[in-house]
Amino acid sequence: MIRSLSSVHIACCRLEPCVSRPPFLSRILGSTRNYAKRAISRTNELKPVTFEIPSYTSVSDLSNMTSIKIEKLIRDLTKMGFTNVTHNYILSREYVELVLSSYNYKVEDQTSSLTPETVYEELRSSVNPKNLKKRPPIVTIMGHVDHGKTTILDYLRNSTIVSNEHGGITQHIGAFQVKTPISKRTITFLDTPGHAAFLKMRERGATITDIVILVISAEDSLMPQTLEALKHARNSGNQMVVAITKIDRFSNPKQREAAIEKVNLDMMNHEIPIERIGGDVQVVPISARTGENMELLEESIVLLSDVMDLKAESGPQTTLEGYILESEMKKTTGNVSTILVTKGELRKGKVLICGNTYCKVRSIKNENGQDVSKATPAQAVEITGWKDLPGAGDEVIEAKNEATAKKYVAKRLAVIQTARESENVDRLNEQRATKALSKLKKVSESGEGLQNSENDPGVEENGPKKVNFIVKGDVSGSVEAIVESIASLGNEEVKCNIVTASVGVPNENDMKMARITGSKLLCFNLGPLPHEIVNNKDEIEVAQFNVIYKLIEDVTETLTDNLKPIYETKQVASAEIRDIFNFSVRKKTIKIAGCKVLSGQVSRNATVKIIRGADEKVVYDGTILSLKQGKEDASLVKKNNECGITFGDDFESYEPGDKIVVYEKVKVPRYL
Ligand SMILES: Nc1nc2c(ncn2[C@@H]2O[C@H](COP(=O)(O)OP(=O)(O)OP(=O)(O)O)[C@@H](O)[C@H]2O)c(=O)[nH]1
Repeated sequence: MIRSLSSVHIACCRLEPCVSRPPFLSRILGSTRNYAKRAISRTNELKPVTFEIPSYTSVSDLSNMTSIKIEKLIRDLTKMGFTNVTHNYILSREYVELVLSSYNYKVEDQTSSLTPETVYEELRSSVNPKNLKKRPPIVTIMGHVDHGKTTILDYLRNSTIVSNEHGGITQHIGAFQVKTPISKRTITFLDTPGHAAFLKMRERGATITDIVILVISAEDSLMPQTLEALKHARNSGNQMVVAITKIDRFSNPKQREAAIEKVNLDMMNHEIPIERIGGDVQVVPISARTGENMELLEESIVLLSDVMDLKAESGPQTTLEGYILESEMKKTTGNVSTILVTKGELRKGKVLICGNTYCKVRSIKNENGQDVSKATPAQAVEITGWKDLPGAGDEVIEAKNEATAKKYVAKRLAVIQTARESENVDRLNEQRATKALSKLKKVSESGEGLQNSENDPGVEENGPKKVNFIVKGDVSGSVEAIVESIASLGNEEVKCNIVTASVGVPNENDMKMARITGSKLLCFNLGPLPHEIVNNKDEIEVAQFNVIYKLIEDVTETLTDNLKPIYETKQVASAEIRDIFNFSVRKKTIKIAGCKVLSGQVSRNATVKIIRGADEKVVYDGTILSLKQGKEDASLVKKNNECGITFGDDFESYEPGDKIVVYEKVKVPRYL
């Protein structure tokens, strides 16, 4: 696509959802757009772009590519809204394209609007209303701890989960279907946990459900987690049925009625639109222990689902969609997950994608552990065949075949890496800006001149020095293991900073990123690397490993090398000034200290201190300028010999009796 004025605008709008940006960057995009628009409207003659636009470009590289003077470029970028721009400020391709547009370049659209969430969108099949069929409602039971969620599910499944469960707390999201006793209709129940620690999982449960059964104990009425569940149900737009539980605890009918009335009043106080006040929320008092009114509860759900007119496309031709409810690695079967089908028909041999992994479905089991040939919308089944474990709550979509799945997973990984790189670049620009500002502040306070300090991208003014690494590995498992092992290495002075971590042989982008950020490339299990990577012209350090602990050792060593050196002084010789001689050289009188070496060997250019008196006051700290034995220049004078010494910095204020201590600075080994 060739950009014109309107297409620039479209592209800009498209850019924003791509990666999450700090607000200041969004502001920049806004003003860059306007600037680009103004520039383009000035003339219609567009220049061709004769160079490749890399993913990331420094301002000085852009200046070289375009022959626009760097000062002008910095000035114009600042006008556009970029702040603290310097020659090494990094621009992502999308910004470079916008900047080029503002200089009347004809920019081919190279940027991508894909996000990790939208990569698989094009795999979806469009809805065909003819294929829509009625489907069972998906129901979640929510409520306060111990109000009876598991007992209801237990009753419905007619199993003994309550008595088997450790501590009586449901620890996972399971799912099962029941046939209602009267209308013989199917309902899918998601078994969501009731403990506060599993709030996160419960949120997931709520988003894929149609109906929430809000469980309220007749003994306790509304409790904190009841209100929380209510909030979630409202936020996710679920329909609701209230089950007032444990009514069998009240043998006295009057007390029972009073308890139910209290729950009703409390619900009205919390603005729950129950039927009694003209709302649509049905309230069913039940006992899951005796089974009283349980049929009524089930039929209330069926009634509500009919009103909701729940439908989904099914059939083998429809692209399958669904959600992962839970996922685990089993010793016997490998990676196993429970999938809730929301569209299409799940069958053995189908290929599914989820997150960064995919699956060729090897087996399908229902909630009773029986093999089944297929699963249809609103049915949850356990499947095997995943390459890696998919994440609970993640969306699943069908791919035509394994090759398509691999292609799309690779595409997603690339999008994630680009987003990460972009975030890192933003962070780096910000770090540099902060550093430059604090440097400026210090300079203005001290009145000294500003020195260039921009060759040290990893250093921060405050906090530990960040040493940058880019991790490349053979498979995602090893990359994750490496990141986990090295991410926390360092101490309060120096810290490991992983700029990016991804699978595969380093590519042009990685090298560019390493150059910009001064990173060392850590390659794991990648086999022999191409010559142009190992002997790259930018002198990027590329280290290769096939044993993780060697890699960890190397990172530790690199971090150690970055610790500030500490030196110890070590005395190597001593001498005493015995006499002072004056010599005239070209009408100038110079002093020579006549000394005797007391210990060690005194050498020319040695570092010395001159110490005076009993309190050992240091009167000079510098170097020996000349060393003579007799009239001859000497490079070394040994113990018990006499010699003549002059000192650096024209120091001549010594006195007979002063001690000369010859010393060396020895680097102290440092460890993390
Ligand atoms: N009498 C009576 N006891 C009930 C009823 N429902 C639940 N209980 C009891 O109340 C206790 C808690 O019930 P659970 O079903 O585990 O409650 P929960 O809400 O699933 O609890 P968490 O999983 O911890 O959130 C158990 O001892 C149940 O036997 C009921 O209708 N009548």
